[in-house]
Amino acid sequence: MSDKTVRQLAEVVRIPLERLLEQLKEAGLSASSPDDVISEDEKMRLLSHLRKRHGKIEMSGEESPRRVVLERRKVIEIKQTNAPGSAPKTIQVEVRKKKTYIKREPDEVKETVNPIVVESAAPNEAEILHEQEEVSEAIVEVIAEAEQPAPEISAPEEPQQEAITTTVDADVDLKPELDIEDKFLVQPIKGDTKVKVPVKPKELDDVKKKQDDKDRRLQESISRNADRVRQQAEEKQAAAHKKKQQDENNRGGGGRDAKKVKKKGKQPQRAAPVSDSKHQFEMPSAPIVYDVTIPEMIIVSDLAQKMNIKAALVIKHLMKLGIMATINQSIDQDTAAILVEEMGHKVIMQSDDDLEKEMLAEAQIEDVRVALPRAPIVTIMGHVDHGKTSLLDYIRKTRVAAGEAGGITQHIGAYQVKTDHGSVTFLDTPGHAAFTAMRARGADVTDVVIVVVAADDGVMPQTKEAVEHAKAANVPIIIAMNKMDKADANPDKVMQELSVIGVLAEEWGGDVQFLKISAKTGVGIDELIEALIVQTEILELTAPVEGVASGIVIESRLDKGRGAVATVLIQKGTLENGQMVLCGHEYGRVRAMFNENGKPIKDAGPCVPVEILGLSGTPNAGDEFLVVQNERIAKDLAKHREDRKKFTRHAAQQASKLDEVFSRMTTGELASVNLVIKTDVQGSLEALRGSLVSLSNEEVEVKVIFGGVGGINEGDVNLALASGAILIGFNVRADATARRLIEEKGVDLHYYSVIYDAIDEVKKAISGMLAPEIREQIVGLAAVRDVFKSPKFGAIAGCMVIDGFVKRNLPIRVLRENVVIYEGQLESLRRFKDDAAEVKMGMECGIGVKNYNDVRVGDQIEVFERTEIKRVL
Ligand SMILES: Nc1nc2c(ncn2[C@@H]2O[C@H](COP(=O)(O)OP(=O)(O)OP(=O)(O)O)[C@@H](O)[C@H]2O)c(=O)[nH]1
Repeated sequence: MSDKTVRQLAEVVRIPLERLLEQLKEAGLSASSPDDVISEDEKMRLLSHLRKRHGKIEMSGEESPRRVVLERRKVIEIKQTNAPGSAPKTIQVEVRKKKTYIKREPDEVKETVNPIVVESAAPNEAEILHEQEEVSEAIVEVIAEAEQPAPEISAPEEPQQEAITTTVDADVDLKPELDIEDKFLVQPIKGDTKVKVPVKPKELDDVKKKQDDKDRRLQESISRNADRVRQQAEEKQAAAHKKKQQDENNRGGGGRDAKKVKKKGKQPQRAAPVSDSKHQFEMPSAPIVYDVTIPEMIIVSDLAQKMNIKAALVIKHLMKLGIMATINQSIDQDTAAILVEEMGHKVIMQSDDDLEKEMLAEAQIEDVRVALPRAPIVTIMGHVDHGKTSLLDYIRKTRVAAGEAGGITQHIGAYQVKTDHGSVTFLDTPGHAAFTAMRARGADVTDVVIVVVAADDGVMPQTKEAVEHAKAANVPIIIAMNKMDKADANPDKVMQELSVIGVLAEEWGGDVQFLKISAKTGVGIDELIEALIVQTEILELTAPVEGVASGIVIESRLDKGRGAVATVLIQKGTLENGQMVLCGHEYGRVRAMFNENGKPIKDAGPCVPVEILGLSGTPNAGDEFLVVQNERIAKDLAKHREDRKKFTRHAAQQASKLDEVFSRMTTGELASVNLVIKTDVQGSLEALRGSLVSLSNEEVEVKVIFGGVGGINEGDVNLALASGAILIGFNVRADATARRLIEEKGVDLHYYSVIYDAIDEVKKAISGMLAPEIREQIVGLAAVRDVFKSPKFGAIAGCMVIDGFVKRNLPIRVLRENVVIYEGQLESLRRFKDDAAEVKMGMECGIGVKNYNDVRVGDQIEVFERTEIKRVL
């Protein structure tokens, strides 16, 4: 304890300065002015003088008290604000403190370094009086007043450590903390209270060592993980920021959602009013310019997301550009680019092929593999009942390798047979429909087409179609003249009829191999296969055997027990079990592989058809299949293809429009106009074909890819799709399946009923002089279910409207088997007994056709409208 001046002592003992000076004088002490210093010794002398004066005897050392106890009481008021929504509460805390000073003998002092015994510290929990129950968090700090001993007590020498800190804290842990400088251990004693406890030097060393150790470990761990932690923190912050913006966007969407967010946000705000200002939204000081990558087509909402703005804003800007689009609608690349530039961002154009190539570059290295000769892939086509299935079955039966003969024979869409000269792969999907459907999907997988013609029947309509399809695909043909075992077989007649449609046998100076076979007896089938091998040699078919596999999906189905099962035909490389494959927009790891005999196999090379299990879904026939490095690439590509599929409809529509013939010709993009023509009778087909082909000039060639008689079917549409052709229906209509496909793929279809109109229109299209077009739009279709006779209107067709609507005063056509048999006007339209102005789809009605009484059950009545459309070239 330090010496004090007279003035300080007077203040401490709270007596007037003059009186103290007088008392000092009386005691014979030297201090005579307020600033003189009084030593401890002098203080003691003053004390004994005063005691004597008050009649007390001076106590000897033994008599003086060894222990002095000081008690102190302090009431503190604290404000409690943590109860959500309630007013702050005032809590009074009374802290009672008791300090005991003990005078020790010098030898006692030597025994312990810190001789002071803390008898009762303030936190003696009973002494803290909680006057209100709801105290959950309060901090009471009582600072011991070491400087406040009563003046008449001799202060002990060393014990500076009597300072006691009492803390009431809600979240203290009970681990001791070391206060090394003061040689204390801050020990939590119970609940929220901590006491400083003096420690011995040895203990101090131990604790210090432990603490050092702990600090060192912590430091090491921090430096080790600093980067990772920083990165995680940044990611977390970015995610939080993104979420916040999304929330804001949602809130911007208004309505119930916005309210919900608001309501939800209220509670946490109250519970945690303190927030770090760093995490709050800060207004950017300058506009943010984003690099916006625009694919060939982009959905409005995706575009908005790329610019980090609301979709409504994009829609608004599009409106300014004169484009009405909804949030889910896609817009083309050019429009998107204008919009993005207008909004101040940077445009990066990206073509879908670029993206796919970029992605595939990761998946596949450049193909520098050595190509080896491979088996031909063959499709068999021909007219109904001419023996396609019988031929395939015969080859399969006799040619399946001996070891596999006992296997479970199953239809997987393709199979391979081994011959003395090599293998041949047959696509087991007879008929040109499947062939064209595959081609329409871009899969020109067939190397050779075998056209089967029954020698007793000769060339039939579907024989011609098969030839035309093979020619359109630019695939060599082999003619198999079947049923040669029959007595009335006439191969010469077949050869002659085929020569008329441009298929000339080798022996007649042409380049097509004709083989005489019997699928029943097997005669000539070996020769047919040999002819195939010869053809393969001419074609010099090769494929790399090593490396990652790629190929085509032949067919797929969903099997109850095995999930998605797809037959794929490998075109390059070798497929192995367990590899990750991508088929169209499906992907998966090959769980198992089977050959056409249902035998599990581990790998398969080029031209081998295999059934694979493990795909995420069923891909389409004709989809490309390939092995990719990992699931991430497969997934990304699958998603990209799925997205692209949504947009290809638009692109397909651009491919073959009569309106666009001229503009595409002038840009040098188009050198030929391809047409697929279907007519009601053979005569009009020949007339149309001849006239249209003669429209060719030095700039453009008009090609009739296919011409046939009868309604337009799915095969015709697929053919038009595969060859980018325009469909012309002359007095014929498309059936329901074909109509769906036309709509889905956006094929350009034109109906005519006057040959001159068709010729005129194609002529104008290629000369760029298309006049305003009177476009016919079919608005409704009704199926005739019954026919009644009415004395007033003649025959009345009892109909069901199966598409669109039937309206009085509109022109109509009567169709039989999708061929127009009458064109005229509606005479009467009734619902039950009443006249009706309009009858909608799904309703029955009675239709009377003006001047036509030959309407029959099964006919269809087509209702159409004529509108004038200005041509834009
Ligand atoms: N005599 C004889 N009959 C045959 C021959 N090839 C096929 N047939 C018969 O002709 C009929 C039709 O044969 P398919 O193999 O079903 O003909 P397809 O071309 O596959 O017929 P679709 O599948 O309906 O197009 C069957 O009754 C066969 O038995 C043959 O070489 N000789």
